[in-house]
Amino acid sequence: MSRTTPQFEIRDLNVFYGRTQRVFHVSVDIERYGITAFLGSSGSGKSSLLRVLNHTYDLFSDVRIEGNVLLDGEDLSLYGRNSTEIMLLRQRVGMVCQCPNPFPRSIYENVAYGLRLRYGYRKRQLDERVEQTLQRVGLWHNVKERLTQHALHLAAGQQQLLCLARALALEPDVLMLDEPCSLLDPAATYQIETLLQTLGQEMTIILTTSNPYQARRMADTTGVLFDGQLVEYAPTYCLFLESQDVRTVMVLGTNLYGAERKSAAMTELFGKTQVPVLVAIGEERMQ
Ligand SMILES: Nc1ncnc2c1ncn2[C@@H]1O[C@H](COP(=O)(O)OP(=O)(O)OP(=O)(O)O)[C@@H](O)[C@H]1O
Repeated sequence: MSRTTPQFEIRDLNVFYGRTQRVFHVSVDIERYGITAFLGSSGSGKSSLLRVLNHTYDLFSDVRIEGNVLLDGEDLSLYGRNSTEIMLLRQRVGMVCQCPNPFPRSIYENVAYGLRLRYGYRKRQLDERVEQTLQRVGLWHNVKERLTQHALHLAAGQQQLLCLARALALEPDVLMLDEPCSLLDPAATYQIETLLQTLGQEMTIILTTSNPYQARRMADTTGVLFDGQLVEYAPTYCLFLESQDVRTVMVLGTNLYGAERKSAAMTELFGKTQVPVLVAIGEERMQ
């Protein structure tokens, strides 16, 4: 693998649930380091795409994948279901979900569990690594006096930081986050976004979001998903400066693009100028 090999190479990826295709012919390279965002409205295929990158689609019985995904040049389709390679893959490619989901155990145990399993650390090493990891995500100060408390007693934003710590403890090469801030308040969102910007300097971050403002704030590169198709993939500043595709204008919304341009995009896509109610509500919600 050369230093210039992309982190991920996705080639003509199709995802089917039963007989229904939901992701269509996605081909893209995801570069090493920095933040790549996949932006799209609900149901556009963001989670389906992420689940292919660390083989968590295996957990669903009716999913079928076509195409190839290479991580550091290695084809993931060669990995068998529930194989050791897949266990290792999920450590190399950590994942944080939309809904904070700490283990129903103590704050300490949420970070220590993976460390114990992966490295076989004893108590003193574990204590050190748990502290380092909680420091890294900015939680240590808040939780150091209550490490044995149940993780679900933490506030939602703190739970999400704990999930980040749990993934980071295993020293992944890639961290994927599926709409990590969509259920959080602005203060918690700010804390997580700031942390991700720091982490992006030392690892590859892949983020999904339905919020164009978040993609613009955070991402070096942004891909726009629309009905399971990757309609654009470009440096974020280019995408927001001058999009090449009317579907992107739809996803980015009137606040970023101007009502006139969006209205023209609507007409081109749907043959009418009326903005669907849900699109308008979505824009109110996005900050
Ligand atoms: N396990 C599944 N079985 C059947 N259909 C599924 C499954 N998972 C997702 N889908 C369908 O695939 C499409 C894409 O869903 P996906 O969750 O990837 O989109 P998304 O952009 O992440 O949406 P959201 O932001 O709402 O999570 C949707 O129509 C969804 O209903």
